[in-house]
Amino acid sequence: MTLITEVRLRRILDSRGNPTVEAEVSTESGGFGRGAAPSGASTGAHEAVSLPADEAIAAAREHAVPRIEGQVYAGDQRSVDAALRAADGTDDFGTIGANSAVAISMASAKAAADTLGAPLYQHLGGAFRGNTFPTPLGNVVGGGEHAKEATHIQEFLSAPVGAPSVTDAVFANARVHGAVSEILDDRDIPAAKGDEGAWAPAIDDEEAFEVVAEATDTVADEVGFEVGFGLDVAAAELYDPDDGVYRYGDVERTTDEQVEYVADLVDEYDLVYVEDPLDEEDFSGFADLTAKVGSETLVCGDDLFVTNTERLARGIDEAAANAILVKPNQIGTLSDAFDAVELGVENGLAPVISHRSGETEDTTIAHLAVATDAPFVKTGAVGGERTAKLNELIRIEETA
Ligand SMILES: O=C(O)[C@@H](CO)OP(=O)(O)O
Ligand SMILES: [Mg+2]
Repeated sequence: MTLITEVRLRRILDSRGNPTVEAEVSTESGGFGRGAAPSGASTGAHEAVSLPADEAIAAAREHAVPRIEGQVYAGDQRSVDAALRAADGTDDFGTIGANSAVAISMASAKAAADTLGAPLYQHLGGAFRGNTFPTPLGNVVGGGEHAKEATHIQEFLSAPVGAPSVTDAVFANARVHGAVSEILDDRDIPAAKGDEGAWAPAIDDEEAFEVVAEATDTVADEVGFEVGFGLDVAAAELYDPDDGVYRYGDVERTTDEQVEYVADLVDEYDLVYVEDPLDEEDFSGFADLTAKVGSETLVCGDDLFVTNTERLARGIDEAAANAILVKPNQIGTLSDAFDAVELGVENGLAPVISHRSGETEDTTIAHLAVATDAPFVKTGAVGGERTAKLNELIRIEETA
């Protein structure tokens, strides 16, 4: 193993044009790794804290860097991440910021892989990983917090579950994105793109279902394998806790009606995946829906679990979901993200590795998905910060 000799931090741009934290880690034996923090727009209330980039950098330089440089071995990821936690001293990275923490954590892992001369997925997952690949969930239509005046449901996700390879799946999702554009064009519906590159037309959710179902059917016929779709409802953004209702514009749904509504959508459209169908505090609403449709589809907790093993343990006790979204920046380190994957898998939950709406060219999550044998990865369909990860999956598949 090789000692970390230097940690450098700087502000770079994310895909929304906001400043974010980039870390570079060098090791004694000449290894080098670079990592950058993404950022959410529809963040969960229980996520680790992201500080403004300059504050996060200043705090990490003061508290964390001296505990790592010359002190910790790059290949010993648990020690790197423990040093970050000890330097921070809070449960939610309130001192150095989860953005500084995750950037350093990812950069250290890459420096270790570089030192070993191994691909990151192999360093993280072991010598025998690289034989199974995740199905990419590609955001093709969206609204919510990612685009104003568009759909209430945040993400309509193309899911090429029948693809023979990750490469075929990546191209199928891009093709669905293109087919959506053609269908919108035929209907004379103009559409800009939201934060993740999905089309953000000013249509109601019902019409979006029609458009996405038509696009996935068309592409399935073209490519000759099954292309389904799923959703990220991001229901916490629709829920009004004072009135106890979900608001879709003028339409209001009680919790029971929301459960029925989503269960009906699963049946009608054969949805393969439903993320955050209920509010982030509603473990029992999640459990009701999972009891109804959990044998047909994945019910995934994002804002519900925030990649946090304590919240996941509660979800497991209450049978709240059968999948967990894993976003390293929600919890702050790769070790914590791995713990969430492992606890989920031990208890029969499918891990889904995910990007954020604000992203960079960092490709760590592509490697994390292969390293953890995750059945799905959610990282968009088009756009440079999204294709950075998708193209990395193509490269990994070719060389693994
Ligand atoms: O809700 C989500 O799953 C994510 C990513 O798609 O969005 P954000 O990063 O804005 O939380
Ligand atoms: Mg989500």
